[in-house]
Amino acid sequence: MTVYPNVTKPCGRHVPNANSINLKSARVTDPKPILCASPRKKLPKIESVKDGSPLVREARESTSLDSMRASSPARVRPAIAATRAASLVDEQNSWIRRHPSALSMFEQIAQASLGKKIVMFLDYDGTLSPIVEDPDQAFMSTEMREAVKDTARLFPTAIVSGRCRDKVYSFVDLKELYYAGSHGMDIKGPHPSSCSNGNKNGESVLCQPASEFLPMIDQVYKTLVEKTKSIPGAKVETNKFCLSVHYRCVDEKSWVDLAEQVKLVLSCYPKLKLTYGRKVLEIRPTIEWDKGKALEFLLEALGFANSDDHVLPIYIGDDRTDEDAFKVLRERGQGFGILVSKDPKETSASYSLQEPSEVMSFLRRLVEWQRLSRRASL
Ligand SMILES: O=P(O)(O)OC[C@H]1O[C@H](O[C@H]2O[C@H](CO)[C@@H](O)[C@H](O)[C@H]2O)[C@H](O)[C@@H](O)[C@@H]1O
Repeated sequence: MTVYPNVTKPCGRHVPNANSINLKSARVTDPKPILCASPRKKLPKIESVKDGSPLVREARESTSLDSMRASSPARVRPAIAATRAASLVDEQNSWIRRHPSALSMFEQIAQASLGKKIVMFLDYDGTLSPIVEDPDQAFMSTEMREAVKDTARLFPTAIVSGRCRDKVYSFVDLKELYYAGSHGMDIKGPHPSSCSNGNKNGESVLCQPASEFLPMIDQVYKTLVEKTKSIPGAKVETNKFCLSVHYRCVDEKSWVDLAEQVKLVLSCYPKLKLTYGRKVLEIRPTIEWDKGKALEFLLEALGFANSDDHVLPIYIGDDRTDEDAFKVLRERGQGFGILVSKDPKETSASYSLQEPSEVMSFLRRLVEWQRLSRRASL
């Protein structure tokens, strides 16, 4: 019985058993869309949707808009700006007390890692690279690459991204890392010969729990490109096992129309779901797999299956999709989640960093601290 496609032995350790990490729900038997409407047929205009009465449409629009706006701070009108400013400062202070800066708490984090193996998980966009208008131009700096490279020399390090694995690899360009693309649905380890942190003798890791969705994702990609081409600024990006529909460059007046087009296409694919990221609508298979599951898979692949193992996972990310990983760390009572954000946000992370430049400072400090403590113990 094939339970789990493409899982091979992990680097230097035991084989992670797909069943033991609850992959049963990741099995998909029917990758085809159900026949509610042929995705190739011309879809009805939004006005002709069955429940398109003004009230229903208004409720639907506000839901889409609220979710779409939630990825950017709301505008404040001048008349209420002063009162709002005061309460925003209060809110900010109270949030930072609950999620202190990982830089100001560095000593505590370093102390907690004593006698443990740090495993580093890094999101890409908004964490290692600044958010920019064109997703194809989201490059990380040479200094950041150096900081990540130094980190990976000392600790097993994984990039966990919503992007296609090949794409994020082309941006990061470090062969010694683990890469989990498509929100963790496409995991590959470094070739054993390039592991500089103790994983030299095994085989490489590979995990693709959504491979049966590929034909469906491809079909939906083509349909969405067609359906959104009349909305200026909209951009559909394929991330192999999932899709992104970007609206960062779309006039706000057209956001609802764009969301409706996407939802209409998805109504024919109940095995796909829609989630919201930073000015992006994300389309993903409904399997129970996310960045949190990817983190658990990688910990197991590295030989740290149990929460009482001597491991300290640190996960740094800026997006809602990173919350799944923060939650896993909280539930395991292990390691720390660090949210990259300037604004207070609902989060399961323990600490915060304001922006990618602070992520770089944190990584550098960790590397420096580890080198000093290794030298001191010689
Ligand atoms: O998990 P991540 O590595 O954070 O990837 C999430 C999405 O990141 C990219 O989009 C985001 O960054 C773009 C470039 O800065 C920006 O233009 C866009 O508005 C952001 O949502 C990527 O393009 C998406 O495919 C990823 O899903």
